[in-house]
Order: sequence, then structure tokens, then C-alpha cells
Amino acid sequence: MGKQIECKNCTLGYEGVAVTEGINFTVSSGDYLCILGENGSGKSTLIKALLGLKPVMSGEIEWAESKQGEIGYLPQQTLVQRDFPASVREIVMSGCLGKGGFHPFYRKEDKELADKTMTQLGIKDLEKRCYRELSGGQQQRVLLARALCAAGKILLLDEPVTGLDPKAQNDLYELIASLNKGGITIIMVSHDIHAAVRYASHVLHIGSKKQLFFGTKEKYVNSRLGQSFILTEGGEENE
Ligand SMILES: Nc1ncnc2c1ncn2[C@@H]1O[C@H](COP(=O)(O)OP(=O)(O)OP(=O)(O)O)[C@@H](O)[C@H]1O
Repeated sequence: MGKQIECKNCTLGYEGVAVTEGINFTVSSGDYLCILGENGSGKSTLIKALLGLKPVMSGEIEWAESKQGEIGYLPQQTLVQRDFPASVREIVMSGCLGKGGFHPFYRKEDKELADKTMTQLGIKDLEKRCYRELSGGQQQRVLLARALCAAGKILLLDEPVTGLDPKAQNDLYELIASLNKGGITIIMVSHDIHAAVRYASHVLHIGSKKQLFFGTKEKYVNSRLGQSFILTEGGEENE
């Protein structure tokens, strides 16, 4: 499998102050990487670095074959976004803007890609509906379709199931897993250890100040760190 991203001994931080260091991991085509870590450990900062929005303080992020611009990003939803007054089709199509250089109008291939993606994600029948009238789960599908139109190779998802009920969470996880089975690389930031254990191929666990683990999911669940995280997080969920 081709290597897509390699993060080499990166230090991430703001204004000369490191948030986390010693970040080392590799993402290959078809991987499903789950990034775990407590609040404030630097997960969002790492996302910004992966998207090229923020330079690393030291170390290097190396991109192979697919370029940085080919990463589709599903941000954490904000309330403002939930109220966005545009149709489903318009939102999905907007993912095509900026693809293949600047072009101010949608091209035929953009429209075809939007149609194909909406069908794939089961939202074609919603295309004329206004985004803000949809359920949270439907809205996430729309944003996922948009991210897929922006980049068909790697999807970077930041807490994608936040705010969804358990059934919608499960449906979205299953949809993401099916995209991964279809060959799309997934990088997902999550607090949900259960989803990581169920779906991911690899785990990156960031602690306060430094990386605690990177490796296959199987190694993670058998490690002392993985075991204790599963126990504490599982305990919280069952309370
Ligand atoms: N723009 C900024 N300037 C300075 N410090 C920042 C900035 N953004 C974040 N930080 C600090 O960097 C640290 C890591 O933040 P980050 O948002 O990356 O954590 P996180 O792991 O994504 O947390 P959460 O799980 O709560 O989303 C925090 O201590 C935060 O206060």
C-alpha cells in the first residue's frame, strides 16, 4: 500500500510554546487512522498542520503521491453551520470549487461528481431540501459528501458524530467504514474509543506533551495504555 503521509518527529505548538512533541506516524492508502487524546492534547492543532494551515515547529510532514490539497475535511459542526440557508445540492457542489485550479463556475464533471457522491451517500432524494431543515445525521452526510467532492482519496474527520443520537452515530460510522472499504483513507479525530476499536486499522494516541502510541489497532488494544483507556472511557459511557 502506498504511503500517503509521514509525520516525522513533529513538534506542534503556538508562538514558540510546544503543545505536543515527538509526533511520528505514517498513513498509507486505505488506512483508517483514529487519533485519540484527551482535551487539549493537540488533536486540532495536528489537524491544522495536516491541512497545511499551520506550520510545524520542528520536524516534518511529508506527503507522498497525493498532494496536501487532495484531503477532504469534515470539520466539527458549529451551530452557525447547522443553520446554513442553502440547498443540499449547493453545499455538496461547493466541495468541487477550487478543484483542478480556479474556475468560477461548476463544470459538467463537477455536477456528475456531486450526483454520484449524493447517490453513494444516500442523500440524492434530499438534494433540493434546505440544509438547515435536515436532521443532524442527514447534515453530516451532506458535509461528508461535500468533503468527498473536494477530495476523493483522503478524508479527515473531526469528531464526526458529535451531537448525533446513537442510531445516527452508528449509521454514520458504518458509512465512513464503507467509504474506507471502497479505498478511501480515513483520518478521524475522536474521543470515542469504541469506534476506534471497532473501525480503525491504526491508532495514534496523543497525551499531554507527547505522543503515547502509534501502531495498529490490534497492538493498541493489547497495550497497557489501550487497555486502561478502554476501561476508563468504557466506564464513563456506562455510568
Ligand atoms: N490559536 C491558539 N493560540 C495559542 N494556543 C492555542 C491556540 N489554539 C489552541 N491552543 C492551545 O493548544 C493546546 C491544544 O489545543 P487543541 O485544540 O489542539 O487540543 P485538542 O486535543 O484538539 O482538544 P479538544 O479535544 O478539546 O478538541 C491547548 O492547550 C490550547 O489551549
